[in-house]
Amino acid sequence: MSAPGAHLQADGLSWQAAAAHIVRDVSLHAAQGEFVGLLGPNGSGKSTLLRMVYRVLRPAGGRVRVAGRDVWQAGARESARAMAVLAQEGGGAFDLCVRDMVLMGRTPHQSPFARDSDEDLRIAAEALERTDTAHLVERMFSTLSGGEKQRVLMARALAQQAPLLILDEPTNHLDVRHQFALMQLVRRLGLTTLAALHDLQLAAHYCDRLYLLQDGALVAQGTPAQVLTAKHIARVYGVRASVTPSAHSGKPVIEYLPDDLR
Ligand SMILES: Nc1ncnc2c1ncn2[C@@H]1O[C@H](COP(=O)(O)OP(=O)(O)OP(=O)(O)O)[C@@H](O)[C@H]1O
Repeated sequence: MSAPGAHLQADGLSWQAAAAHIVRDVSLHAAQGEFVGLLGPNGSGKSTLLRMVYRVLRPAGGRVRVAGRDVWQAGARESARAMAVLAQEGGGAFDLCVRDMVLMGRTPHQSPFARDSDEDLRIAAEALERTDTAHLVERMFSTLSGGEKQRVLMARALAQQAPLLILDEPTNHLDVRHQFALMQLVRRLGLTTLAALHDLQLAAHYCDRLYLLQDGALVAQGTPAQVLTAKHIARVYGVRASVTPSAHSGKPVIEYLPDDLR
């Protein structure tokens, strides 16, 4: 159902509010089909950085290219075909039923005022199935639980069939089964994905590479084993942790030891 992934390249991104530097000279990339995680504490600049990548916030410095094309030179419609976004509080101002909400993901592929085609309906139905939300199609979006809303927004992003996925805390509100289901789905899609994540264990298990932000600047990047060290977790999050390789997967397993949290 999906287009192959597209290369994402962000160079020297900066943004400031009043005199405060919110994001400082951050460069990152995601190769075709790579699942890249963006980590950092509350307020470290993850959403601001993502908003520059998905073209709602114009960078004060730097640029973003998707498949080699500068996102600010491309129009909004071209960008919507190139990348699908699951943003925080992404429900929009209007209340729609779930079917129409997911069909909105088809808009960048339709001519103005065109009706939904059979193909659009088929793609939306498939996205609903893949996110375990098909039973909700008749419901109004505003009446859903937090986790249901999140999965419907993911379905809308999938229906967009873009080669790049940008996800801002996609597992927010999800129970543990749906957290794993979403991360597995993202992996299996094979799209290029950049996701801001709070759950370090999920990031360790599913991401190919990670970037770690602190106060708007990158402090580490690399494989999960390179980034998720006890030293980095203590320095950036201020929590003591023990990190060991999993006996099952070899990936880092994090045990938090917050007894000395100050
Ligand atoms: N328009 C703005 N004006 C002033 N400050 C802002 C603005 N937008 C963001 N900030 C500040 O920039 C910092 C980074 O915010 P951002 O939402 O990018 O962080 P985050 O890493 O996504 O945090 P969280 O994990 O809590 O979602 C925060 O301190 C926030 O209050």
